[in-house]
Amino acid sequence: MPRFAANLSMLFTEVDFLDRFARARAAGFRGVEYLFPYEYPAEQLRQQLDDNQLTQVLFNLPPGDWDAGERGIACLPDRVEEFRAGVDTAIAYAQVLGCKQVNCLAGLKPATVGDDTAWQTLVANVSYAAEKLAAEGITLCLEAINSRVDMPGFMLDTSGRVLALIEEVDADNVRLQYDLYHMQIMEGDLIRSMECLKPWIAHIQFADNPGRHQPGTGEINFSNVFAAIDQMGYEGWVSAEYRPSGETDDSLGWLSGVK
Ligand SMILES: O=C(O)C(=O)[C@H](O)CO
Ligand SMILES: [Mg+2]
Repeated sequence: MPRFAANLSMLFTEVDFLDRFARARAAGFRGVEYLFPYEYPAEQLRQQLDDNQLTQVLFNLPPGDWDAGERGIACLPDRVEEFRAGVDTAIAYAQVLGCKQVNCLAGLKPATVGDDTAWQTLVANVSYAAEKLAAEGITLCLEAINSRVDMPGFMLDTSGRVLALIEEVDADNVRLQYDLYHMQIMEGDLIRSMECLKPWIAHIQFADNPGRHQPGTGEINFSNVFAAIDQMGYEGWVSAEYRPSGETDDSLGWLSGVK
């Protein structure tokens, strides 16, 4: 059975954020992730992890102005200073939280910025972050996010784009975050793709498609996918990053099904 984690930005939203840790533990999870920790003092989050014997699996580097629609700043040439400051902030949180992986959101490419400029900015920023994070023993994840439904214009929208970036940056701690939901929309052929990409995959997330709800609400055969993840010898975390179609606790049938 894969090691499942709960994404607290999407699961257990029936309760306040800080109360979601206990709900995740009660449901049987041993690991949690969420979009961003920055609204809370790191020590307060650490307390929640300790109180509930949970591992912090992942969070994202500061993404720019999320509420204004920004989805990362790593490809933006006029935001390099802010990106670098964000790496320091993320490291400070990761140290307190004992978190060994952070995800870098590549960002939406503005029409005013050329493809090559955006790509070179991304390469330089990821290289910079990788070096700083390596000194802390932290892996930098890069997620391919679908540009068809959820994030039109996102810089890294296929596993091939992420692999090209990993190859160009050429650092041992830069790896692929494989989100089954996004990959089903962009590429399909999930099991064979994961088997091929396994050497580069550091983190897996999932939701069914269409709808981004829990397993069983869409077209992905999760029994077979989870079995394949086990069979390929993947040892990282597999995070439930879906919007429950009703109450979170009622959406967790897939978890007892694989226990
Ligand atoms: O949206 C996703 O799939 C993610 O995993 C990011 O953390 C947020 O964009
Ligand atoms: Mg994801």
